[in-house]
Amino acid sequence: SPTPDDPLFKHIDDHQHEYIQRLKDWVAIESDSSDPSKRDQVLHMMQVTKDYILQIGGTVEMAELGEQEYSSGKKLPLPPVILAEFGNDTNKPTVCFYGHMDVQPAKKADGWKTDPYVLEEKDGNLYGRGTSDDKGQILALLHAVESAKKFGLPVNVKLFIEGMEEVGSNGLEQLVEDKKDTFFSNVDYIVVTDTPWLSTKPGITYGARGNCYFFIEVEGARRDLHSGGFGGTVYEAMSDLVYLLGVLADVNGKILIPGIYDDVLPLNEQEKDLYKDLVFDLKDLKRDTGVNTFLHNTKEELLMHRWRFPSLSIHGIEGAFSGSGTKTVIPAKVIGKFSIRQVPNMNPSVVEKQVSDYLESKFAERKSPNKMKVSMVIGAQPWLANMSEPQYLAAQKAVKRVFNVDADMIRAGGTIPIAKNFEDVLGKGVMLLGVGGPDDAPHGQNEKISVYNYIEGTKLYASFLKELPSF
Ligand SMILES: NCC(=O)N[C@@H](Cc1c[nH]cn1)C(=O)O
Ligand SMILES: [Zn+2]
Ligand SMILES: [Zn+2]
Repeated sequence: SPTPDDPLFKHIDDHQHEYIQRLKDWVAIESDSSDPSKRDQVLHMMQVTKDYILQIGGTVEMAELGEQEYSSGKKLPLPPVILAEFGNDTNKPTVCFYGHMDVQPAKKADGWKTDPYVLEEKDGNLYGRGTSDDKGQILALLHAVESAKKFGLPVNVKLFIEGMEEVGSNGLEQLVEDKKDTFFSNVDYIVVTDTPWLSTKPGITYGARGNCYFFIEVEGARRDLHSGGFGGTVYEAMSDLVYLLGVLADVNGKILIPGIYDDVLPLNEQEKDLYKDLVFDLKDLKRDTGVNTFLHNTKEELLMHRWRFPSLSIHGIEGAFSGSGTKTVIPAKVIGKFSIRQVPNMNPSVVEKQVSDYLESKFAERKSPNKMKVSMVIGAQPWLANMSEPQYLAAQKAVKRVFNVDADMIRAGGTIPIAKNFEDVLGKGVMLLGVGGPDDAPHGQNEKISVYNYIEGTKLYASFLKELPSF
């Protein structure tokens, strides 16, 4: 750190073992929002977060969101959203931070080297589900607030923390609307603490892709059938589904759905310039992922296809045999899952119609008697900000102060479903200021955050709070 004598930074360094222990305790809570059997863990996680915010001197309201209804008719409680506040001095600016306490699914059997819910420290890294996305980043922020408070908070801080981000932020847009004239009325800036840097150099994020997530359900029989008894005699649901999944994109990743690229914001020279100085090495990405050949060969092309062009990914098939071994079965009903990351100026409802029309026409062409249904289960909008707003300038100054480098100005290939709603509903500037590393493997096996990012990231948030009033 270039300013080791700063008492605020010293306080953070002195407490790092406690910060790591708290991350360990929080990672142990299996707050997987996609698994109905773990919903009580998500609720528990929200309570633990609330208790810690109270402990460090915040006030907290838990906003209830009601119930989540599944297509089967089953209902589950939605986790409440944390609305917290530190200070309400009308002479100070107010910044509201947003993040989430739920995580993506993880099982040791997926190929983790260690139990995903037991934090392991190894070679300067902290491994475990949620260490980077997003428990570690939220904790870096909370520790920054707790530390900065000791030296006098120069801004009012609000927190808006949810438990359903990983499945599309159910009910959150309505809550933002409901709280527009109360909780959000004095908020000047929204900062999302959930995004990785592009390299080891800190990044400030001014855009994120949206996501439209689809299910294709194909049903052929009332029960799974013996492939000896029925193979060659029935139209197989799985064959229909594999065919439909196969006509979505070509081998080069080009999406084959008519009209899908029509609304993509054209690229101009000024935008191309933004990529020139970014530090990003394809060799590092190859080493990290084990992928030898990417779809694009230059830094600019690869990043543009991560950030500013749409992409289609196939995620899985529910109901299909996926175990090891050789089950000779014809699955009766299968659900294919894929999503399209969207970019400005694409619109989820237009994408929904394009996808449904295309799949229905392809299925009709095939003349299968099976039943096929397409549904869009998440429709999150893309978001792009004006990076000359004050919160960006304060974040740049904070990066310079903690790391003594100029921040990379970057975009995210992933999605923060609520980002565009914050901007549309509240009319406030949004920024993503994350402390995740480029190789943290969020959503994947062996997710981690480095101790360096976790602790220096805490200093980054604390410095940002200090810098914000000057802009
Ligand atoms: N850390 C952000 C993140 O991972 N967000 C999810 C949100 C999402 C989008 N569609 C379903 N969930 C992401 O996958 O980008
Ligand atoms: Zn996240
Ligand atoms: Zn995530």
